[in-house]
Amino acid sequence: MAVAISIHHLNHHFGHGQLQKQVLFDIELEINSGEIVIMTGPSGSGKTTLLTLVGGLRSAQSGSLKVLDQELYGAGATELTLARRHNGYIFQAHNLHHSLTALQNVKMGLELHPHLLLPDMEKRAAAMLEHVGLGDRLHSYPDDLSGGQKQRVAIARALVSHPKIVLADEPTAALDKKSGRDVVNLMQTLAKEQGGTILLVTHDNRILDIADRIVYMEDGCLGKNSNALETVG
Ligand SMILES: Nc1ncnc2c1ncn2[C@@H]1O[C@H](COP(=O)(O)OP(=O)(O)OP(=O)(O)O)[C@@H](O)[C@H]1O
Repeated sequence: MAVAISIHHLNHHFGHGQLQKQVLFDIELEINSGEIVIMTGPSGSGKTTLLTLVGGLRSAQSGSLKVLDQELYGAGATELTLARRHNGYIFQAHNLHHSLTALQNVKMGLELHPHLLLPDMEKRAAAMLEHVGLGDRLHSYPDDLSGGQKQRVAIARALVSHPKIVLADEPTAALDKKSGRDVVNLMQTLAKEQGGTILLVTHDNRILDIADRIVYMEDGCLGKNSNALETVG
């Protein structure tokens, strides 16, 4: 099976000189194409830092970090920007643009794909919103949507470009049990339909069953069994 994400000997530090602090230690992780991996662990253990490195949102400082066969260690700003085009990002609901409608927010997920003409973007964005059950809320603003609906808009925006890699950070944090379950089911279905790979950070034990594998981060180290298949559910 093809490997989508391959991480070896990855360390990460914040700050400089005496204030330098190491937050990731010798991370080893391989994720196959189409796999759904959940990363759990205590607050401050380094999960978001690792997710943002994989997403090309910060630069790798050492070791090797390959995403879709592209080495991101040593990659320049342009290469990182290009690498980000393969990714869909789902964070907590608040990162929708409040002055834009649901449709306009989802359309933004296609703006890095300039080969599409505007009417095609509109059509794809509307179809995606229909797919997540919001066909009747295309022109609603985020403030007029519930937490679960906002998160479904965020999922539609992340997945509208059919990204090969989906990175999600606490996607259910602001949601009640049913809405949380709905959004992860949706992510799982869409990612499987599109053949995408998901790396999802969560503290939410209620959604662990969607994972093909769970890895555990503690004090900047990934659990030794992180490469062993640990099937749940
Ligand atoms: N930009 C930054 N500058 C300095 N230190 C940072 C920065 N971002 C994170 N850290 C530190 O790195 C460590 C890991 O943080 P990170 O956000 O990756 O943890 P986390 O496991 O995602 O936590 P949480 O579950 O609370 O989101 C923490 O000690 C945090 O304070």
